[in-house]
Amino acid sequence: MQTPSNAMIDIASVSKTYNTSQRGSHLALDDVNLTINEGEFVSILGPSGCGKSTLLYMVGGFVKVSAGSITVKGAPVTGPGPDRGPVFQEFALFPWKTVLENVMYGPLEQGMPKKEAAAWARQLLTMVHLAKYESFYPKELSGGMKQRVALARTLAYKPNILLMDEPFGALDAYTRTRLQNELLDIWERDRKTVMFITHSVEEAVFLSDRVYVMTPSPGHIRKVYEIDLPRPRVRSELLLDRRYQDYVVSIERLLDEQDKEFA
Ligand SMILES: Nc1ncnc2c1ncn2[C@@H]1O[C@H](COP(=O)(O)OP(=O)(O)OP(=O)(O)O)[C@@H](O)[C@H]1O
Repeated sequence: MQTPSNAMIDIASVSKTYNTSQRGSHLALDDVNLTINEGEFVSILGPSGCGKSTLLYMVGGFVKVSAGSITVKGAPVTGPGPDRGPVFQEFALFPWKTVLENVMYGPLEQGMPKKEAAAWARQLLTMVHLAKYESFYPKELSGGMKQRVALARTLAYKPNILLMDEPFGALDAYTRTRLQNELLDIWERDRKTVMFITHSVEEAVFLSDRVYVMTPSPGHIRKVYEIDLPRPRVRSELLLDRRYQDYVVSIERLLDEQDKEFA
């Protein structure tokens, strides 16, 4: 099958088998097909252990596929690359570096002169509302602030694609919704392609152009929802929007049905 020309990420008939000493050969993903076009925001929902992270890590080039293929802009993924920026739940900031130094790290590694890297990092810190905290160390920040730094640090590499694995999963509900709004603001500005893993149906519908729902292990795509809601999205308006409510309810129902089928 020909890859559509605007496909940024194309996952074709991908399966993953892990070989472990504990349980031998384990099929984690079974024949997954998924396409994300350039500039799209796509979320993956599914029960714990269905292989969401595995899928994201394979797109990131951190884990190898067992069968099928993954291409990014038509080229097979052979390993990690600066075009795909990961943002995970674990912040993984350098504890010995300040906020500014953490964000400058990538551009410096890529050879950007120090002055320019500092200016770029400051621009990103302003974007994530942390300009005042540039000389703080990670341990002096709240969880939400750390996640903002992690996002700025990834954006500093100027990736075309953001690979986000439950980036807001560990945050309190208030901070989580604030960060969702900020992420959408950033996304509206330069429309990076986003692959976003979450356990939250509301979060997936609020953020995405399309939501893929996976079956329990071995993970397979159960259903795809095209989220036809206006952008820019304003939470207080969407909460009253019948279409938003319908998406959330029908995905919740599907997940409930699946729970019963696979119980
Ligand atoms: N490195 C590994 N070695 C062996 N098995 C693994 C490895 N990583 C993941 N698995 C297994 O693959 C399956 C899918 O794991 P994965 O973390 O991708 O699921 P997930 O949907 O992201 O789960 P969660 O929502 O709980 O984070 C699980 O059964 C897990 O035990």
